[in-house]
Amino acid sequence: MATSAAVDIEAAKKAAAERAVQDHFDPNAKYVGIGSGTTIIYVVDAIKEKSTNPHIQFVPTGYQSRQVIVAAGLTPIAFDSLPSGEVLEVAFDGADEVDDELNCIKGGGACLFQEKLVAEKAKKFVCVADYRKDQSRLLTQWASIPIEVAPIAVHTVQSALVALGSSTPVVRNGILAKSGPLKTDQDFFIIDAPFKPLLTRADVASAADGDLGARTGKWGVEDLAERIKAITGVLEVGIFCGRNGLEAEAVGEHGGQKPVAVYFGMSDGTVKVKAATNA
Ligand SMILES: O=C[C@H](O)[C@H](O)[C@H](O)COP(=O)(O)O
Repeated sequence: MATSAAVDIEAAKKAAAERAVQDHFDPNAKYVGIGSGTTIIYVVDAIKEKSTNPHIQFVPTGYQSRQVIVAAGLTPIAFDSLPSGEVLEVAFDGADEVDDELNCIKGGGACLFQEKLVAEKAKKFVCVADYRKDQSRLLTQWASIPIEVAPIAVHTVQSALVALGSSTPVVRNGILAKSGPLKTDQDFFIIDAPFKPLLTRADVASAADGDLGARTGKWGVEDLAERIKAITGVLEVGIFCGRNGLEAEAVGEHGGQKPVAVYFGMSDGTVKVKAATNA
């Protein structure tokens, strides 16, 4: 039987999903991105509730996400079938942890690579989560950064992560009958790499000597994401940072991976919104 805390968490996810859809889903949209995880199921339910438009096509971020779209009776379209030049009106997704600058950790469910592709293709990326994910710094409650890695490179990537200061980067195992490492939708492995809590841009900017990272052994979010991505064998890193879609659009580009808003369902039934100033 589900405990009352577990029931509260599900209610929180649902409340956040309903608010996010109310605020950001346009029933006249052509293309909408749908992320992965447990919270996105409530987003799809809320979209289904609100939309009678059979022409919207939903872009999944992997196998599970596509199943959720199909089960709801909505129409999926593969990311690589999107007509050239088309962008997504909005993409919704879950998050494992979100800081005060809307940087996110994602990949707790092993789906970060396609999630990042879809987020970057959207005018607006919107995240939905429960109150446990709302922290001022990344790696406060969430223990490690998920990193998608080519199986052949797993040991060299682990060594490179240790050199960057990760204490014990581990290859994530499958939890089902088949033993051995978990495989992603790309047939890659996931390494979960713990680091000390990450510094926001504001932390880095406010360091008097400009050398906060070296003194504290802590990395800035963007610096660490860049260093990990540069390791040969890394397909993608589960830190979503940099600019958001609206900031990219303002300079005539696409490619923001940070959400414009994150909706957190709280334990008291309310919904807290952390939004970018340009949202
Ligand atoms: O790999 C999984 C994704 O990044 C999920 O969106 C993330 O882990 C949040 O999942 P949930 O909604 O189940 O907390």
